[in-house]
Amino acid sequence: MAEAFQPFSRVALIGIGLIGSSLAHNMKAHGLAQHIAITTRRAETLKRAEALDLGDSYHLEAADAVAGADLVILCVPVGSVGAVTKEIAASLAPGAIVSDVGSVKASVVKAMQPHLPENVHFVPAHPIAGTEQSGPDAGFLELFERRWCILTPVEGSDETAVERLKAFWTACGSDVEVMSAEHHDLVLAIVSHVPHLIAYNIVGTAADLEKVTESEVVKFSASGFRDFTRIAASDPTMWRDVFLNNREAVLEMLGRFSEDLASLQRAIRWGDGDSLFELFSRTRKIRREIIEAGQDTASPDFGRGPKHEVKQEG
Ligand SMILES: NC(=O)c1ccc[n+]([C@@H]2O[C@H](COP(=O)([O-])OP(=O)(O)OC[C@H]3O[C@@H](n4cnc5c(N)ncnc54)[C@H](O)[C@@H]3O)[C@@H](O)[C@H]2O)c1
Ligand SMILES: O=C(O)C(=O)C[C@]1(C(=O)O)C=C[C@@H](O)C=C1
Repeated sequence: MAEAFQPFSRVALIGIGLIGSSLAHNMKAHGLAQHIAITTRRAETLKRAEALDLGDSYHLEAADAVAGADLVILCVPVGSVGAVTKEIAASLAPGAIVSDVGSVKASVVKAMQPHLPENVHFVPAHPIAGTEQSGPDAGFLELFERRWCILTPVEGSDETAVERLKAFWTACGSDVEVMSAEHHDLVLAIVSHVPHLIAYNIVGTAADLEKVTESEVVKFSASGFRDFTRIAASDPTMWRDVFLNNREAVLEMLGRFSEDLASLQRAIRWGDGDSLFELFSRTRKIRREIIEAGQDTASPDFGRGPKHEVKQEG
């Protein structure tokens, strides 16, 4: 697929953490850009990106990185995209594709769109791939392989620009799907945002217990709890911004979650084993379906499941 890809002449990556550096590895390995211009706020991070040889030029001013770029990708926390877009708007080249990788989409569109000139093509994106690590050392080539990337074009988005960005993510190994920003935020609230909140909460609860000490929690942590601690080690800035920017959908899903938790509590109190057994059987089936679909990265079968069809929604 990468052979047929028409490389961008200059790609500007704004923010060079886990996602930005993974994109840089992909662009280099698959020849997706003739020139990679990297910019980030802190000189120290920029120096590290240079030491890792992630790009071709390094800029402390985002405006310098985007000048002449035909693709600009914001890889910063979602709470910063508005300010960054304002900073680069006047330097964007006419016809450039402007995209992002933020975990929330409706608020990103709302924050970025008003600052963008009419002669650029705005195509928001979100790779559903990540780890609990951050920074330029965290990125790796295989991160996006066989993982979904969701594009949420805005009304009137240029179809050629959407197709070009689709081809870019496909060349990075992703399966691409298109949907509305609002639908994206609802789906991600239940499959990603609420699970992170549950992990942060359970690890916080365990850390606050008086009768079980913190060292006991560390010493006796069973694998179930350990899995939660991996998720709860995710970047605090990124996740603060996710919850503040997907408030409505997260609160809607949390409402449902709390109701279901209350009914589990009742089942335990009244010794209703049938209800517990029925739920645990249904959830086990979902886990098996994920594995069968080849979507479990921890499984030895990851990547060997049936390939998804690229489906497009209106
Ligand atoms: N980590 C994940 O699992 C994951 C997965 C998919 C999408 N995302 C999204 O990708 C984006 C980046 O996440 P990440 O995991 O790469 O984070 P990260 O913390 O590893 O990297 C963020 C980078 O942005 C820079 N930065 C922060 N504010 C900035 C600003 N105002 N101007 C310029 N640079 C700035 C930081 O210095 C750093 O280089 C976020 O929007 C996040 O929601 C993350
Ligand atoms: O695997 C992880 O560590 C992740 O949290 C990755 C994960 C997810 O929830 O799946 C986290 C946030 C992103 O926006 C996309 C992917």
